[in-house]
Amino acid sequence: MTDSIRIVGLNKLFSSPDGGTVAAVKDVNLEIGAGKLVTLLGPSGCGKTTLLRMIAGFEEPSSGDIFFGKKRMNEEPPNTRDTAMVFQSYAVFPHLDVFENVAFGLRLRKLPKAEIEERVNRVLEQTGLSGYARRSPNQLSGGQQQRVALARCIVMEPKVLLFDEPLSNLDAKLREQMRVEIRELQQRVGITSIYVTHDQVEAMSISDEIVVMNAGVVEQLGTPHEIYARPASRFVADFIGKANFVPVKILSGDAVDINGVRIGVREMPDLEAGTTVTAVVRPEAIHLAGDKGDFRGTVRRVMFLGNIAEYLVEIEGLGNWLVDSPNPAEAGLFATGDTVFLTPSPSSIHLLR
Ligand SMILES: Nc1ncnc2c1ncn2[C@@H]1O[C@H](COP(=O)(O)OP(=O)(O)OP(=O)(O)O)[C@@H](O)[C@H]1O
Repeated sequence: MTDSIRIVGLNKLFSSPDGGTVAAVKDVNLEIGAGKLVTLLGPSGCGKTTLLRMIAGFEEPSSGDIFFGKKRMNEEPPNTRDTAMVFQSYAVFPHLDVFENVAFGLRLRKLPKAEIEERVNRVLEQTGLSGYARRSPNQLSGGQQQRVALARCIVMEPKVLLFDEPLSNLDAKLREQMRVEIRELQQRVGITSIYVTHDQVEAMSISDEIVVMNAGVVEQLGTPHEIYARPASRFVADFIGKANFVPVKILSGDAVDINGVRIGVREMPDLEAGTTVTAVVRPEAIHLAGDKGDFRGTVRRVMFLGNIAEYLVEIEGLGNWLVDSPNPAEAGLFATGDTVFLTPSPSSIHLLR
């Protein structure tokens, strides 16, 4: 049976070479439901690996508690926590074939031969490796080797699966394919999983929930949609996707003033009229036209990316805005120097407190 995970007031201090201390993880509180896949996402050094290693038992917390289900795990050594970790290096045994790689942990546990055979074959089937059972790892592609590493974890039927940037050694196309596979497999086997990455698209595509971390602190926990549409901070808005940050004045009646133009907003936080706050306006939520719109600007840069055109538009009094226009092959492109008109969609303006 898989377990839920609860993390309460978790801290990790390391001593630094200059004699001081580094707070790698600061007062982290998290609840991860049984069977969910939650991603720890953040820039290099934000503490995600340290948090994962504390959950696995490789690192001891300075303070705080880790529970699997109702059981406190702090004093539990890694080998009895019933977790399995998929690393970025494939960690397969080169001298054993695929079947024996997957069977390895079960043989150590001295399970009956017939049970080993049955479990290994089932997992090879689940990971699409049935046809490769007798191949040696050096006859496999990087993606297939990573599948062997994953199969070796799943066959042990751990309570918790941990992924430490498992796809970072693969090329872009294969990474995309593997993240779909990992997600489908995780949902099929239903093991509570924690996945570490610094790749926001990867996090968005595989997670039930994302934990955005910055300098040891959890900035926001939410579904991919919540984090994108309602970022809790400027850091989150900037880290997940692209964003324009626009100073706005709150008006009465669910509207804001942007540079003298009244724009309706979908969600108005509890703020007094007259207050100035920062709004997040996503580039794809701005309509660009040649004749009319809310703001007049001048195209300063054009990038044709196939599915979208990405523009940098200078608006008088508001600075440069990023604007993504869909289907440019059909719609045609504006050129550098063109005068354009921008209309942000009211439903996509998110106000930061
Ligand atoms: N053993 C250690 N001793 C001292 N400082 C450490 C140790 N391990 C990590 N740190 C520091 O703790 C902070 C968090 O590191 P951590 O490896 O958890 O970050 P990360 O988000 O996983 O980064 P990356 O994506 O680069 O792996 C960093 O400032 C790092 O330098």
